[in-house]
Amino acid sequence: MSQNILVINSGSSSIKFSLFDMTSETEQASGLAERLGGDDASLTLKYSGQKTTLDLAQSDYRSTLSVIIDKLTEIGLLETLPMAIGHRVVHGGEYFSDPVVVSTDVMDKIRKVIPLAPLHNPANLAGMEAIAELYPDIPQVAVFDTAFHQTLPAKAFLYGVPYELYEELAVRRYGFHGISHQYVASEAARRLNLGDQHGIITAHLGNGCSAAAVVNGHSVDTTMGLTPLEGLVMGTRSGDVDPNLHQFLHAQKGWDIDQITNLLNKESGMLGLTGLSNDMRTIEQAANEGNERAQLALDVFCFRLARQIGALAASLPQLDALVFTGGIGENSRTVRAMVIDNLKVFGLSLNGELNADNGDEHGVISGENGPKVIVVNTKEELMIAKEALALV
Ligand SMILES: Nc1ncnc2c1ncn2[C@@H]1O[C@H](COP(=O)(O)OP(=O)(O)O)[C@@H](O)[C@H]1O
Ligand SMILES: CC(=O)OP(=O)(O)O
Ligand SMILES: [Mg+2]
Repeated sequence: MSQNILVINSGSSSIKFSLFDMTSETEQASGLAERLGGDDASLTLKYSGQKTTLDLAQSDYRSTLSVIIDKLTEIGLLETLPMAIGHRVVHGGEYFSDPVVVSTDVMDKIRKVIPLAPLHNPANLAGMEAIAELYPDIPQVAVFDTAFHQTLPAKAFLYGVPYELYEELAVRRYGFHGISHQYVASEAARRLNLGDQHGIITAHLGNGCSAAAVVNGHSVDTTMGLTPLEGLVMGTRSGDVDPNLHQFLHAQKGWDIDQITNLLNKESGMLGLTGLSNDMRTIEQAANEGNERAQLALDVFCFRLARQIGALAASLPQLDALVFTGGIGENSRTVRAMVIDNLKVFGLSLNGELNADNGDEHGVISGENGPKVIVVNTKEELMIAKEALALV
């Protein structure tokens, strides 16, 4: 039987996928369909050292998944069908603290929490439905971004609002990027020989950004909340703002809830601050060329992250290590240096040479004394494949 597992990571306007051969845990193909729903949607496919891009004439979810499957078939990778399909599901509410095999009951629960992740969960469900129709016999497994954070104590997950809102509507902090935080924390503990008793802070910095406090392998606090908007400044998301901002903008500008929600999710963060881009590479380049707004945005991004790391430290018995991961955390020496520069109070420091060395095999980048700082490449897709393998 095939030991192949297809992993699907559906975003609000993109589908990322990876096909793994789990006998050797190697990625046979991967790809990204982006700008879905628009008229310039495209699909990039990578396999055996090649990279091809094609335009997608029909860019709805189902057609895109069919194209992905056709392409994988065309290059001979689906001659034996995958033994399972793993999905990253962003919001599992309070229903899921572990991965599960997808059933109608599981899909109903994912549907129930759509109001908490209106951009992400419908896409996750559409993916499951499309696969169930195309391949009714292949088991599907859902792996939740929220699951790892289900160990948060009540003092960390409750908001200071009437308790009835938690009882009636499950208004609380959930946290996201759990697959990544869990993996990089365990990798850091292993590589640094931290033993069973340890305190780690993980910073996942991609398009969405969040940080987490992890004690002995369990998440005890994290920066994202009810939705993936809370916490750090991100590519297009504001992160924390005064909750009265809604009222203020409504009164001053006449904007309604939907407009303000859109502003905070899609037009804020680094894009809003720079007026230029949400892409950290573009922003760093502009700052290097003297663009002051780009430099200011970098200052805000790094200071706010450092400030949140300070807050997360309140949950740790001791700080053994700080982990950087995600596209920015793994690649931006500038961001890492600026963040650590704001954290001297914890005794954190960098070895400039190690920080500047952006080789593929990342590792410890800290100076001689104080807590370790380590860069770990995240492997969300492989982790999803492993969970799927374990369940089928
Ligand atoms: N060499 C680099 N220097 C700075 N930022 C980088 C570099 N490479 C990638 N990034 C940034 O990583 C971010 C994307 O992170 P990624 O983890 O791939 O995103 P996603 O959340 O979509 O998975 C972008 O802001 C991108 O600019
Ligand atoms: C939950 C979340 O923010 O996901 P992403 O980083 O993929 O947008
Ligand atoms: Mg990523």
